[in-house]
Amino acid sequence: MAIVKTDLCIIGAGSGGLSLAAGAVQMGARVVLVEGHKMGGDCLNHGCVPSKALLAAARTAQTMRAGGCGIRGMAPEVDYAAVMGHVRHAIATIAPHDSVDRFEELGVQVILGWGRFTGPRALAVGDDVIRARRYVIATGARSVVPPIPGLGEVPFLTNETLFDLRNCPDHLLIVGAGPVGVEMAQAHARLGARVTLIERGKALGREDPELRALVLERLRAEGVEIVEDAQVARVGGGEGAITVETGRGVFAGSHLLVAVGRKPALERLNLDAAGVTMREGRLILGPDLRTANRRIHAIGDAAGGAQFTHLAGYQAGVVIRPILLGLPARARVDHIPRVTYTEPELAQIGPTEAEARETHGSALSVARFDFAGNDRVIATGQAKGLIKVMVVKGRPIGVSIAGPEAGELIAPWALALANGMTMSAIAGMVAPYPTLSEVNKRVVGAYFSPKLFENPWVKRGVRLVQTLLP
Ligand SMILES: Cc1cc2nc3c(=O)[nH]c(=O)nc-3n(C[C@H](O)[C@H](O)[C@H](O)COP(=O)(O)OP(=O)(O)OC[C@H]3O[C@@H](n4cnc5c(N)ncnc54)[C@H](O)[C@@H]3O)c2cc1C
Ligand SMILES: NC(=O)c1ccc[n+]([C@@H]2O[C@H](COP(=O)([O-])OP(=O)(O)OC[C@H]3O[C@@H](n4cnc5c(N)ncnc54)[C@H](O)[C@@H]3O)[C@@H](O)[C@H]2O)c1
Repeated sequence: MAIVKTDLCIIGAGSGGLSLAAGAVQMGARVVLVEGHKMGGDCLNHGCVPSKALLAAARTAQTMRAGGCGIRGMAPEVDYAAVMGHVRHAIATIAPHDSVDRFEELGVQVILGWGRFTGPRALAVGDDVIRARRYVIATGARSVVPPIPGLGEVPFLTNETLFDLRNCPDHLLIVGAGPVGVEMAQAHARLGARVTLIERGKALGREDPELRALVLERLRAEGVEIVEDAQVARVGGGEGAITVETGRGVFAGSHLLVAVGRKPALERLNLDAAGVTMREGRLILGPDLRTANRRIHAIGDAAGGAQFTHLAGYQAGVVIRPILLGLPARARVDHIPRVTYTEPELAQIGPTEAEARETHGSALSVARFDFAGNDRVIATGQAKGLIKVMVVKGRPIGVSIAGPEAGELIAPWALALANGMTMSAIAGMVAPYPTLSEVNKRVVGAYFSPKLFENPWVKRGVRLVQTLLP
């Protein structure tokens, strides 16, 4: 048995753990990084990277099929195995960046194996025991398998197995219409599968209803059958012929993808031994992401909040302050954007209109701009879109965008919200013409227009100045 002494032990080499390890070692700390499965975690191996690579292939197929701008569409020849080859290539291209070699070169000690606390200051990994001044739980999340009768007896896919397929499903049934469900529904419909999306509530139910409608309208137009308010009662059948019984009918398909959420992966950690407390399967954390054991922090999906790679990276930056420098820290969530990468994309930061109305009532004003008024959208024959900005006391507090490149368009708002910028400051930005970015400028214009153009005092002032000017 080897005893490894270190300043910081990070458990989990996914988006959060890797960011923290790279930052901490380069700032001079001794860092041990423990990984039980694949370096890069969920995002690289079963999440963001494969899903976005698959969506890119699907978009290529759809662009060929749809044509436009005077070009006649044509049926694409989809080679699903080759598409999955593209997915594997994307993973393999990024993998060296997250590899053991790269992190060892940076000076991190990487230990491969599952970590398990044996005491408040001891983590066992195989035959090694790591005694660290501080630990960070960055163990990510695992797919939820809901207790649906019959599910245990049929073959089903999750995001952890979907990208291993080599033949396109004839008819993909998807249970759960969150980001995983809708992204994979559109990807597979575009690649030639029949797709039925079954959701117990509303598809993309967390999102603004107007924007959600734009995405769902497009999915339906591309052939995705969306069944909402459909509680799944039972799953039956077998390999290649699966049935899902719901209150809204029975649906039959060749494959089943279960996408009903992911829960923090904490089971292997033996947290009782570490004195870390939990409530309903989630860690109890302070505002600085510290657990009940003051030597242990948690970041990323394991921390139990929203699940995004950029959030895990941000939280790594938060905990590095108390861990390395002994400084106070506080994790924010109000400036974290989220994007669903369908076409059109749906991006959100801060509260939606309904959420903001509930908190701010009549103090809230909402500025809107329809993408139909953007010259670049018209010139390129792109799809519909809408941006809404929620403003309180002259500052944006939330932004919702559905439309082409919504994920790129939300970036300046992330800057604005992170820094508490005013609408006037954003109005000072000059966007190049003709770009989609002008929608950001135009929505600010929509906010100021009534104040400027419908204000009798402004008109009176201008008339007075005109009489005085030589
Ligand atoms: C299909 C899909 C698509 C997604 N797309 C996006 C997207 O487009 N954009 C976005 O921002 N987010 C996306 N996400 C979410 C994103 O993947 C996660 O939020 C992100 O990976 C979380 O990073 P993490 O470091 O917390 O956990 P992970 O990346 O999951 O890393 C955790 C690591 O810890 C290891 N581990 C667990 N337990 C132990 C243990 N006891 N000992 C040692 N190692 C352990 C695991 O093996 C894993 O490698 C997507 C998720 C899915 C499922
Ligand atoms: N683009 C992105 O950033 C991206 C992409 C994919 C996943 N993610 C993240 O990964 C996590 C997992 O995503 P997800 O879509 O699996 O989870 P989710 O929790 O976001 O959505 C799950 C959906 O399944 C529904 N559901 C739950 N149980 C059901 C049942 N028994 N029958 C029918 N429907 C049911 C829920 O109502 C919900 O709409 C999320 O936190 C998400 O933010 C992010």
